[in-house]
Formats: sequence, structure tokens, C-alpha cells
Amino acid sequence: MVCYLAAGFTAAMDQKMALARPIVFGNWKMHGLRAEAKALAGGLAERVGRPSATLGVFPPATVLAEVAAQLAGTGILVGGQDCHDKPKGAFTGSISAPMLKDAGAVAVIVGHSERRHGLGETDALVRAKVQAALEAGLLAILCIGETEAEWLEGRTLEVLERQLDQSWPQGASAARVVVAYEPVWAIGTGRTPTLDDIGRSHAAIRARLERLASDGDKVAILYGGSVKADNAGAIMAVAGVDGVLVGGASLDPDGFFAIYRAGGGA
Ligand SMILES: O=C[C@H](O)COP(=O)(O)O
Repeated sequence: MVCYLAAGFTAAMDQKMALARPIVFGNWKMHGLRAEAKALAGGLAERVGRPSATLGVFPPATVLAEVAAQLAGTGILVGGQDCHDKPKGAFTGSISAPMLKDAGAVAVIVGHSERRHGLGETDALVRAKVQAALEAGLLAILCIGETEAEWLEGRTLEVLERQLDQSWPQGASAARVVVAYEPVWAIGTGRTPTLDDIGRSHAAIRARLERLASDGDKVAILYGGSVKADNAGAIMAVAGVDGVLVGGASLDPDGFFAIYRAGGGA
């Protein structure tokens, strides 16, 4: 098992070491005032001890530095939820990848559907953000996923392939980018694809990554969308699923820890 401490994470990525599986990431989204964030991070650290796998949280930017300081030395990594595609400039309200790194982040989520569909982010912009993350030395968590209409029309694989083709930066490597497959219709709804469908999508993503990157066979692929303690074990047991990106259930330390344990983390 390989454990990543925040301080050694970039060095580990530079050495092209594999992320230890399972990879369990919690995206807090727009939740967490300072006291809540402190209690959540503390509760998680208390339950986990020293992670045997890859465990990370993605708090709101306002509490990122405090959470990163609180979790320093625990082996739990901390990341941002989005970054601008430029390192600095006159972009009111935006946060750059170097700023996230400066605040203690080692990773950043890009292309989440709540930004693609809620805020109109395109594949081209997502690709530029992945590049910005890589240039700042952050691990990029590249999110892709079909809408409900695309799913109902049977276009899931075609959409995933297009999103990868248009948002995977040329020359990016498995050590620096993780792909998160999140069907938009499964996010926060309590609905999930069947295990067979998850396996099929992950296999298609893998096949595409093998065409896009020389080490595409090694890119970690996560599943996200209504992952809870009671379905996490079955989902992480699907061939080709390297871990999960959890939203709502990551806001409860007991539930999030149970998900981590369900994937084999100790
Ligand atoms: O980033 C996380 C995903 O959007 C999943 O959210 P959820 O677990 O609340 O469905």
C-alpha cells in the first residue's frame, strides 16, 4: 500500500507512483462553515487513524487552508473543488490552481457537472483547467458523465468518449489525473446505474484513456453519484472501479468512514 502525505504527494506524483486503491474522495460542495468543517475533518481523522489507501476531502475554498492545516500529517489529502484556467489575473471571485496549492491543496476537482451544466463550462474550458491544475503541481480529478436525457437515449458511452476526447489534455499522465465518472442523473438523487452499467461505462472510459494517454491503462477511474455506505462496497467491487467520489454522504464522518471501509480501506 502506498500512503500519500500532503507534503510528499507532489513528489510521489512526479515519481509516477500509483495512487493506493481504493481511492475515496469526499466533495463537500457548498457545505461547511468553519466550525462545521473543523468538526467534520476532526471526526474523520479520529476514525481513520492512518489511511491504508487514498482518502481525501474537498472542502469549500473558504475553509481549505484551515482543513489542510488540521489534517496535515494524517495522510488524508485535501483538495479544491474547482480552479480558474489562468494562474492569476483580473478575474473577480475566481480562485487559481496556484492559490489552492498555496492554501494546502494537493488536488482539485475540475469539470464537475454542477459546473458544466449549472454554470455552462465547456469541455474546452475543462481541459484548460486540468492543464492549469497540472502546471500548479496539483492532481486533477476530471469529472465526466451523461445527463438523464443522454442516458435514456442510450448515448452514455458516446458522451463519455466525447468528453474525454475534448477535456483530456494531450500529454497528461496517469500519475497526475484521475477520472471521475458521475452520471448527472445519479448525483444527489439516490439513484445509481446498475453495477453492470457502471462496469460497462468504466470499461469504455478505460479503452478511451488507453487511446489518449501512453499510460492510460493506469489512470484511476472513480465512480460518483449517490454513493452511500450501503452501496459503496458493491460499487467498488465492480471491475474497473478504482474508488468513489462522494458528495452528500461525505458530510457525515461515520457514513464517509463506512464507505472508505466498504472499499477495503483501513
Ligand atoms: O462530487 C460528488 C458527486 O457529485 C456525488 O454527489 P452525491 O454523492 O451527493 O450524489
